[in-house]
Amino acid sequence: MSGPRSAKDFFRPLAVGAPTPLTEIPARPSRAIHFFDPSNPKMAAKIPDMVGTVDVLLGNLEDAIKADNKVAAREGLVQIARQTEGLGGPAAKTQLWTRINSLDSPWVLDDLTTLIPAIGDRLDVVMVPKVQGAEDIHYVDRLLAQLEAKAGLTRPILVHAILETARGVANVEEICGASPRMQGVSLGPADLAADRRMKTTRVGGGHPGYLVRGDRDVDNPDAPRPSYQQDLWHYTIARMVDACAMHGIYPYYGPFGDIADVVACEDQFRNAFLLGCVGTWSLHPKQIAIANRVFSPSVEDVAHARRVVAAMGDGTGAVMLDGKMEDDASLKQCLVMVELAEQLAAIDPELKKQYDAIEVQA
Ligand SMILES: CC(C)(COP(=O)(O)OP(=O)(O)OC[C@H]1O[C@@H](n2cnc3c(N)ncnc32)[C@H](O)[C@@H]1OP(=O)(O)O)[C@@H](O)C(=O)NCCC(=O)NCCSC(=O)C[C@H](O)C(=O)O
Ligand SMILES: [Mg+2]
Repeated sequence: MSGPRSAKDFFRPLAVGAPTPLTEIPARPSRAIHFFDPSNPKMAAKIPDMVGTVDVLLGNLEDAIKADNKVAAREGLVQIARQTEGLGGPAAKTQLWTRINSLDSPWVLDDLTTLIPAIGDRLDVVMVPKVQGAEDIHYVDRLLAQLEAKAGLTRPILVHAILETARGVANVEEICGASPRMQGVSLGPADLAADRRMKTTRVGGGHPGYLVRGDRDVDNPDAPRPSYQQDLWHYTIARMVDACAMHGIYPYYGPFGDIADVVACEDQFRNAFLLGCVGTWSLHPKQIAIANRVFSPSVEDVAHARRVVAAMGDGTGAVMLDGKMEDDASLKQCLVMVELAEQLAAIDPELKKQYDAIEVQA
């Protein structure tokens, strides 16, 4: 395929017999996309008990899987998907995703031609690493359609792109709009830093050297000066959020590699949540609880949002609440919060209890 499809063809299947593409991406909770290595017996053994405790389990086939284990990881994922109750498919509480190898690797073709016939009915989303432009999504889109048709699948598998090259970031808008399969985009800060030749050596998170310093005191040049660490990822995440919102798909933060630093991990996740991301990656079981907490609106925020909704009546005009002006625009923000709370309450009984206990004050 060359260039974008015309509007009338956009929602047509790309192979005879492939499922019809979705016109809207379902809003399924995906606060934590938990990565595991399906070739690692210890990790694989933990998967059945994780179902229901995490929104997405992702069988990783790409980076972090040793070259010698690529086939075992692929085969392990097939076994796990077939044997694990409640994992993957439209009605499952825990979605099943995979991250395939990069499109220029010797493994990716076998990844897709093995997984789609074997577990295509359980696989919700295929995450594609190192996406450079719409042409990468077009390739995966057509191949998935052919494989879905051959396997007799009735539901299209969705596609998620990782932004981890400068070219990918430059093309993020066209990537998000390249196919009706596009479910969302994540930041890949480690590969992106390398591709941009940033002078960092970390997997996500901040850097103490990236800072702004308070002004010097001309009368007291030796006085200590405060400094404020800045967010290395703000620009990229903000671009990604806008591109996703424009195309009706979902933005995610990515990995936070300092597993022991749960405080900075929570801060990084919260920045992404506040900017508009719906979730993040979890690399270690202890990051799941952090992601679930951060990407669920707090009881206080939901209480305030419901109060504004109630006070705004038909949704027009302006009212004062606690000395602050609320109007049509703040109402829309509050509705985002209320809708998210409802989606999460539907799958998380503990949150439902907390949200149901809120009494709307006048
Ligand atoms: C980071 C790890 C290598 C740490 O593993 P380990 O040293 O084994 O940690 P623990 O001893 O604390 O583990 C305790 C038990 O929990 C199990 N475990 C650990 N991690 C997981 C997991 N992700 N899922 C399920 N179970 C897990 C251990 O096996 C221990 O079990 P037991 O001994 O029976 O008690 C490891 O967590 C890990 O490999 N995580 C995943 C790493 C990964 O997927 N990396 C790739 C994504 S990030 C990336 O690719 C960068 C990105 O693309 C970019 O460019 O930015
Ligand atoms: Mg990467």
